[in-house]
Amino acid sequence: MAAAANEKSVQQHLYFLSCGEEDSSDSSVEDWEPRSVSVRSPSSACHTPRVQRHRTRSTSVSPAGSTSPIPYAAWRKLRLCDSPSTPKSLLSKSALPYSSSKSSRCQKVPCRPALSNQAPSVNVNPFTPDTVRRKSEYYKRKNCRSDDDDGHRSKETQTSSEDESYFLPPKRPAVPALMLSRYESEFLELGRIGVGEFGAVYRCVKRLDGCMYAIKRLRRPLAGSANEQLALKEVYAHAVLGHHPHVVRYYSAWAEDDHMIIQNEFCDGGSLHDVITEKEEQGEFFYESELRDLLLQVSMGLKYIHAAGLVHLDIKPSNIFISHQPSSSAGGAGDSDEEDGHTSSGVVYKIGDLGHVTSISSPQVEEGDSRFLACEVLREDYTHLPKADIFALSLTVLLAAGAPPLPQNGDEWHHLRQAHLPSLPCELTPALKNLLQTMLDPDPSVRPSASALCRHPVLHRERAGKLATQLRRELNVEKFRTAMLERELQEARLAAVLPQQPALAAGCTNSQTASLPRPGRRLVGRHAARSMSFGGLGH
Ligand SMILES: Nc1ncnc2c1ncn2[C@@H]1O[C@H](COP(=O)(O)OP(=O)(O)OP(=O)(O)O)[C@@H](O)[C@H]1O
Ligand SMILES: [Mg+2]
Repeated sequence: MAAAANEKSVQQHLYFLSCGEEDSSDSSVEDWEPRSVSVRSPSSACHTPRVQRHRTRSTSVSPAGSTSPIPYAAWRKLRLCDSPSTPKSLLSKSALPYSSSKSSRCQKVPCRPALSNQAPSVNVNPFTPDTVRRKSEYYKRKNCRSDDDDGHRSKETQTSSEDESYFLPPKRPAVPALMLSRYESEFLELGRIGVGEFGAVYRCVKRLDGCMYAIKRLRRPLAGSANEQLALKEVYAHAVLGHHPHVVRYYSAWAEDDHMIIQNEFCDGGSLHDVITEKEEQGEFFYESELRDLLLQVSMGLKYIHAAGLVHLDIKPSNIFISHQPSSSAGGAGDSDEEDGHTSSGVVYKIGDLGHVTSISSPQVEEGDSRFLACEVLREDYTHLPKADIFALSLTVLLAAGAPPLPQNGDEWHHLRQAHLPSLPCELTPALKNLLQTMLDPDPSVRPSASALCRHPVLHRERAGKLATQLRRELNVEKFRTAMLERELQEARLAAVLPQQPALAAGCTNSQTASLPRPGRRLVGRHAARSMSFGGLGH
């Protein structure tokens, strides 16, 4: 056992070594080159043209692709983004010395053998629900198999070893991790889960902790300063925001082969856009209770983002991710705080893709998808920026309710911005309809804030119902207590009168004496607890 522990610590030590700053970039050029990921062109992606985004991006793309020189400062900043630190700490870290020369990197990395032969093994995290379940199944089968014949036994052995290598390539001895890219040495890629305008997202297991992550690799190289800023924006926003159950969690970011890589929480339910599309294909839509749940959960995420002085500016179904409970991914749905009482459905909605986030007080607005864009943002009026997120959230919920695809421009586009709701396949209750309409109001100051939405009675209907039942029950208890106290009071009054009656005093029996109040004894509320709270609202 000690030997096993020893082996584990050696293995972990090796993995920590592989996370070092130096090795993360040394072989980066070669590491990404063999990957022939076919990424859709921006025009083929399902996005509307984003005026500013398009402009900034197209001007900054390097014609030379990944071979173009990276500004020293940009490279230095990016390769140090390895933990959820504040930008300030990143800058202080950047004082560390290292080599940034590409030619020297190339010299350090001679011809490497094929990566597939080099990939180190993956640890299995014993605490993920998946592992726990597989283990218990394994032990169940192990118990059964003692009665079985040999043939069966060999089959079982095979299955259990299959279980153990569920994720995984064969275990191998330590590899020259310093020659691998950070991505290759730290993660095992299981597949591509999505392609967006800015890059591709891969589902990966981290070799060290055995947990699943979504790793986003930005498509375009960080060759120009505009691109650098855009790539950093998402990382800065994540790092400042910290953790919230309704915001996709960020773990780390770094640059490799001149591309930004961001390691995020993996959301096993995909995006809201995926779910809406799936439902549509089956002629289904979200029920009203599900819409209210969606609206409430995203409002909680927005409340958190806005309270941090930031705005998202790209709220839409493809940027809202879904986790189902229990989650086997790192920091899954269970890492909730006091607001996470709204997951009775087992679905947790999380706001992701923070590429457009900007500060409320000094905004640098890069417009998101024009289908979700509030009118005032188009007019460059940034005085109510958080309300632009509220506007986009209303349209997001309406799409989940079965609204037809949103217009990108034209009369229909303006019609929606006059708070005219699109036609829906199922009528919503007037209360929810009104709320969604107010969220689309042309005057942003009329739209409710995220914080007001979190408290809104329409979104707390079930909660309000439960509260009423609870209050009724408490009221009954209090009525009963009052009746008891009144009876005791009556008894006490009677007892106080009794000693003054001589006839009774002369002939009183022991039992009657015992019933008289003793000095220092409470007459009223004797049977009631002294420290009783009557405030039932907190339940
Ligand atoms: N954390 C995650 N968990 C699960 N799937 C994810 C995650 N992040 C991204 N994806 C998948 O990858 C797709 C693209 O991701 P993302 O939104 O980050 O990229 P993008 O380039 O900004 O795309 P877009 O322009 O559509 O917003 C998503 O639609 C989703 O299917
Ligand atoms: Mg996105």
